[in-house]
Amino acid sequence: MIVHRRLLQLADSVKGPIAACVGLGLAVSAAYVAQAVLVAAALAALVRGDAPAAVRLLAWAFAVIALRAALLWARETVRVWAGALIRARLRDRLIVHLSRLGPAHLAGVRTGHVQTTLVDGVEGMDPYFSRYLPQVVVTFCVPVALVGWLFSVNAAAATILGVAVAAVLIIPRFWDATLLRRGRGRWAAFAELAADHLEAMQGMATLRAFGAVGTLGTRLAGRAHDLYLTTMRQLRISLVETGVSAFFIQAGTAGAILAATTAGSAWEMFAVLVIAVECFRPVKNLSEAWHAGYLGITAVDGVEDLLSAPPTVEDRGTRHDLPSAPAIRFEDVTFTYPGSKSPAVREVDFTVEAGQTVALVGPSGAGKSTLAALLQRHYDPDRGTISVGGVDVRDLTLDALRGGVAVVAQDTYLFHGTVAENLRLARPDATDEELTAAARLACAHDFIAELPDGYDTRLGERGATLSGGQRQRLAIARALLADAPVLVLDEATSHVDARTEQALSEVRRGRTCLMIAHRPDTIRQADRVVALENGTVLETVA
Ligand SMILES: Nc1ncnc2c1ncn2[C@@H]1O[C@H](COP(=O)(O)OP(=O)(O)OP(=O)(O)O)[C@@H](O)[C@H]1O
Repeated sequence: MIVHRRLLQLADSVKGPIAACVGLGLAVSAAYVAQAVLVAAALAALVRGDAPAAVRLLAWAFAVIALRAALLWARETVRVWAGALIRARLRDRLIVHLSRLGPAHLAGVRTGHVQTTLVDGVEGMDPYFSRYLPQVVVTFCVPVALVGWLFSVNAAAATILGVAVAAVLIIPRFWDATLLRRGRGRWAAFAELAADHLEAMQGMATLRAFGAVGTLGTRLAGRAHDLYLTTMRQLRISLVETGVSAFFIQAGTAGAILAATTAGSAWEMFAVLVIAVECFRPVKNLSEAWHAGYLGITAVDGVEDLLSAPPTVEDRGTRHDLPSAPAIRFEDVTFTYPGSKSPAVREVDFTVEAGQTVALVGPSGAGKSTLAALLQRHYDPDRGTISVGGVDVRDLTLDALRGGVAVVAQDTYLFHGTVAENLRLARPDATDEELTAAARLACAHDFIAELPDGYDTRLGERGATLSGGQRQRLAIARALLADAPVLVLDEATSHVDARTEQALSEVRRGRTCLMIAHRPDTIRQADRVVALENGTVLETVA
């Protein structure tokens, strides 16, 4: 029985559904006990020779059975409802936090780990909260109440049952720490296996190109074996725990029945018999709920890691006002990536005048992307300031800043969905006419119109069914729809054709643009060129 501190904190946001599950769990247990006591009383009446009383009592027992069926149905319905609510709330919380952490967090962790936490971890927590935790409460309340009541019927049987119940509830606690540790080991092995599988799928083309599919297969087999070993280690402890519980349940029941043989009346004996059975029913149910809720307990580390990771930047700004085509100023900016020894950019100082385009050029690793990331506040500089329209970016709310900066990245991310859905990411309320107008300006309308279902054509994951140039023109249309005053443009080195070139100059019009440029043609279109080397500005050319 593990009641984890962090899981209890998480339960705080779903108190209502959990309380409903506890209430119905107690009601179901009460119905079992009532039925057992009625049957015991009916049997005692039969022994006394009071048949009418026995019939009456059995009729009540049948009514309780019907009531219990209704309660069980209600409990299952509430469990499913509570489970869905718990999963939705937990995922919302994790996704909101993940979006606060931003790409900086994902750069330092394996995507597969995060995905496993979000999918399997949250799935596993549903039974922990909707089944296991309510059953823990029932398991503590019902046997204690029954033993307490049994003292008024037969003190010797009550004492024996009390000792057995205490043993079943307390002794397995000595293994909890080991069980939790092994559970964490199992979760780590599970998350590694899931992350490797995700990477294998994402990198299948590369693996095949280098003939490395077999090597990866061996690695995955090793991971699967690790998972098997950690599962068996955890299972061994669980089995010992189950064995100890079973021993005390049998011993307690047998002892109570032996004590009942000295009972003075038939009622006393039947009462001891049924209470001995009902005392341990919640314990057995807890053992079943444990297996359902175990994944949630083991996943808590992944959830904890995610929720306790501090956002790379604080959202403390209060300003929302971003003027149209604002000037962008980098003043003495120095920044070192977390964990790096030397700065990625050092004392960088330059201005992109209002409505102008500055091309950032320089060799690979010079710091171009880092400056673009700093402008969007994926990180904050260690020294110096970056301002947009005269406002320090730290004084703007993150929503205002990110809503004011549109990005056309070199590797545009398109989601599995229709062309229209992908475009509307930038502006969900855009009309069809606005969509078409943006696509026309971005020189994307013609190829979209030729797709089998036009704007309703489903794109493969990451836009796999489109060419690089087409993907980038869709990204440009998306930026046009976003209508942000600032544009960050990561010029593609490989897929620039004449049409994309035209679209790029269109999207820059009336906006202030920071462009990571590689090709001489694009560099010539910029108003100024800032040449970087080793993180510092080498020269600025007008
Ligand atoms: N997430 C990161 N963590 C640690 N160091 C990083 C990270 N991203 C980039 N760097 C380092 O910062 C330096 C600047 O990298 P940056 O990506 O800004 O260069 P770049 O000029 O955009 O290069 P490219 O043209 O190849 O994209 C490099 O030395 C790089 O290794």
